Amino acid sequence: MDKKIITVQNLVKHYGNFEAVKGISFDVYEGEIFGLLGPNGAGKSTTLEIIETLRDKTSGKIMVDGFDLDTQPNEIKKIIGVQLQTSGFYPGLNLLELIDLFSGLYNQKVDPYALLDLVNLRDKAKSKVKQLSGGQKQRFSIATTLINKPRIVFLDEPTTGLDPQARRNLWELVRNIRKQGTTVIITTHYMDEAEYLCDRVAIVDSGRIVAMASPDQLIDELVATGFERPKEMKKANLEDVFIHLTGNTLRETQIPES
Ligand SMILES: Nc1ncnc2c1ncn2[C@@H]1O[C@H](COP(=O)(O)OP(=O)(O)OP(=O)(O)O)[C@@H](O)[C@H]1O
Repeated sequence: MDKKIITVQNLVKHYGNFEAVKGISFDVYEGEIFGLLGPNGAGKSTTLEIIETLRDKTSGKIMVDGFDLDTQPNEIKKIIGVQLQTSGFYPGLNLLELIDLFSGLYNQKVDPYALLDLVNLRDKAKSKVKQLSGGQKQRFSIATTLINKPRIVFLDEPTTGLDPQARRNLWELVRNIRKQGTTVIITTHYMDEAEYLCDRVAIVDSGRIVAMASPDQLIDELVATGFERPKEMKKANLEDVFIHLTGNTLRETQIPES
């Protein structure tokens, strides 16, 4: 895991007079799950959208798999998968028809059922997006990022609003995607998620990277400063109670068409 697939050097983004991204640099290695963490407004989505070629940068240099963002954005578009908001999907089409539409747009042949199997949605093939639960919608939107067989997938807060079962199910999906050799960049506000999924994380605050390493390394560094949690942790937390009582099975009753 030592080939750099993304390099970001001195990225700056101004919105008018406001400097949202203040000269950040990082590398992402091929095959890793890389997390961008940070409070609201830190500049994570701005950074992702610039790399995804969806937003202009003010300055800085970005290379994606050997392609320069300034001169070869179309080459970059071909090798990345970007998660779209499910609200943007054509409401009249079912999942099979949407996959068909996207594969036509990308000029790719895909086996729609194999794709739906990957995200555990085969039985919803004929459903429309509005008939899916929140977790199913997220899984479907991740499936659509895979249609062009991307080398890198970008996931912006993929588990926000999901229940604990659906979050854990999505974590396994992200791990599966990586297992197939795809590099994953993810933003999240959930530290347990970052700890579970990410090989490395960059913590962004007010447009700057304030730390970057593996979650383990960052925790060890903090502990080495003498930091201790203020109170003894119990052996379980409320999420453990919740999962213990309600199990790991997905709760996904189909929402009837209105
Ligand atoms: N189009 C825009 N015009 C002006 N300011 C913007 C625009 N987009 C984002 N910003 C500002 O830039 C800063 C960074 O926003 P960004 O969405 O990148 O943060 P984020 O880290 O993704 O936050 P969140 O966790 O809330 O999604 C914020 O202060 C935001 O208000």
